[in-house]
Amino acid sequence: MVAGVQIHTKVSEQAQAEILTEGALTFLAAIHRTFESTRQSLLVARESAQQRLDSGIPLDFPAETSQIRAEPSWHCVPPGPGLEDRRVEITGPTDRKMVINALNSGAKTFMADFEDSNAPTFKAMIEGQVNLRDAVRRQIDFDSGGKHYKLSENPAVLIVRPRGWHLDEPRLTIDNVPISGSLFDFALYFYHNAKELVKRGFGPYFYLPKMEHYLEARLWNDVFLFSQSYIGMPHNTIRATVLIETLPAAFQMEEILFELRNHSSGLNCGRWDYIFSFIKKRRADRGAVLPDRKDVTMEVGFMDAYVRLLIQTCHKRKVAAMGGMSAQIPIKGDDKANEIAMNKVRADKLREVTNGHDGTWIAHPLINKIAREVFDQHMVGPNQYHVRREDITAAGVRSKRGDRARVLRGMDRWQRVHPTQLAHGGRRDGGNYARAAVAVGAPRVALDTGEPITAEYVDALVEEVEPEVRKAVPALKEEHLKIVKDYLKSQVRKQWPSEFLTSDLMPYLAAADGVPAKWRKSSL
Ligand SMILES: CC(=O)SCCNC(=O)CCNC(=O)[C@H](O)C(C)(C)COP(=O)(O)OP(=O)(O)OC[C@H]1O[C@@H](n2cnc3c(N)ncnc32)[C@H](O)[C@@H]1OP(=O)(O)O
Ligand SMILES: O=CC(=O)O
Repeated sequence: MVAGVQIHTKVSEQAQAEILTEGALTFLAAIHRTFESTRQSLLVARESAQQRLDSGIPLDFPAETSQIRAEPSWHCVPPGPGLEDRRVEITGPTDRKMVINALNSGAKTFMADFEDSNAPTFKAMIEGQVNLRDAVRRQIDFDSGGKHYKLSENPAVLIVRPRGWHLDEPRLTIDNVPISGSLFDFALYFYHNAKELVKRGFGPYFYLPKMEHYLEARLWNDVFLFSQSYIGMPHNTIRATVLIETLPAAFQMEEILFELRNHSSGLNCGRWDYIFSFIKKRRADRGAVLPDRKDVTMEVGFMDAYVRLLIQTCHKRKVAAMGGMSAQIPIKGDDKANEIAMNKVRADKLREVTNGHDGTWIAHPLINKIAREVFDQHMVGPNQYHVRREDITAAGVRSKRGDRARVLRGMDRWQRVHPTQLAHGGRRDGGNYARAAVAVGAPRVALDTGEPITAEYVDALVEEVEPEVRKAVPALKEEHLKIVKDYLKSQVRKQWPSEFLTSDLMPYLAAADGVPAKWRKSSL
């Protein structure tokens, strides 16, 4: 074991021999020791920024960087090999079957997700690294249910999403400090694959989630420079697309691109987390309560403005403005419902391409055809850098029906991702369930009926939807139902709801992985 590095959970022989090798651990230790204190200070700065917002000082474009925004001459680097045309990108977790299915989906790229679509047990994180290493080398296959899975001739280009800066990886400490989840995911993938990827004509490509400040982008850029030097790779080989999915980041798109300009391959409209961030960041502003979720469409003013600004910013700096994820996936056994859902996807993709996006996201292989048709029809070349956009408006109500849907979704999602529920196929999207839980508790305002939103109102909703959750999750255990009910009820009673459910959940995963109590930082 490398000095100062401790692993607090059982690790398989394969993980030790192939992923947590001495060389990889030495790299993890070096990167952690170089960057951890900066990460911590940036996380503290997030809290100070929230306090300023709570005190009524609104967000604005930063004064200190006005010259960066005004200066027309700087541009980002050209796309990395394989990233020139990104019209359809599939996303999904890193388990073996899904990695193969995603790479074979016909999409141009695959965003392999260590973040929101993944419940981060240590086993999942390490097996994900094994799967990606094998995928990079085109040596990945899998047998299940009598079916043999192997790579097709022309697989999608691999992009990896590490966890966000806010998440720790408590199962591995360095000098008695948990390593950052971002650094753990990034560094293991980079260390094992960067050179191989370049040899094969691609590069180490990343999606960077949930940043709240351009200094956080600078930290990533510094990590890239350090890592490339460490393995003797030319600078500016890495490419990173940043998800603009927090409200503060929407005011710093230019600065984020500027910080990463020698590694940037664009920005993405991470719409779901963006809505979630809007709710959290403006938690103290009673004038900023969102209506029912169904009314927060991409057409409402603040979402439309966010999309247009992102497209405008990216095209000014000559990088891809990526669209996002429609909520719908194919519905089995109900043709009519499926047709309605797929029409919604088609309309969403059409909105994106005609707005000027250079590509879009899909969550399921069967959606590739729809997205592809729409983009092929409206985007003739590999991108639309020539397109510019502008303008704004907003409206909607908050109703009990909408809140009921939020509670139901929150409870159902939690059940599916709880570690002990993983056995029955749980795998969903952290942003969504976190938002569902928090959205209920955040703004204590009135409903469309004039009825106040109180803790008791939420308690009653939770009880009301319980039978539906039981029906949706047949293997439900009483203890887990109690956890989720208590969680939702406690959220609405706090002054402010939790920042991220994924952070709240980690102590459960860590406990299940046998991590000693002192490393399980947050608790419910
Ligand atoms: C807000 C955000 O961060 S969005 C990004 C994060 N979220 C995601 O990436 C979600 C990705 N999507 C998924 O995980 C899945 O589509 C789910 C969980 C929603 C549904 O998965 P399933 O219940 O397996 O769907 P379904 O039964 O229709 O799948 C059919 C086949 O497609 C495969 N499949 C479905 N989605 C994907 C995907 N995203 N990538 C690769 N394969 C997929 C399944 O593995 C299955 O394969 P098989 O026939 O060989 O067994
Ligand atoms: O991460 C993507 C989103 O839409 O949120």
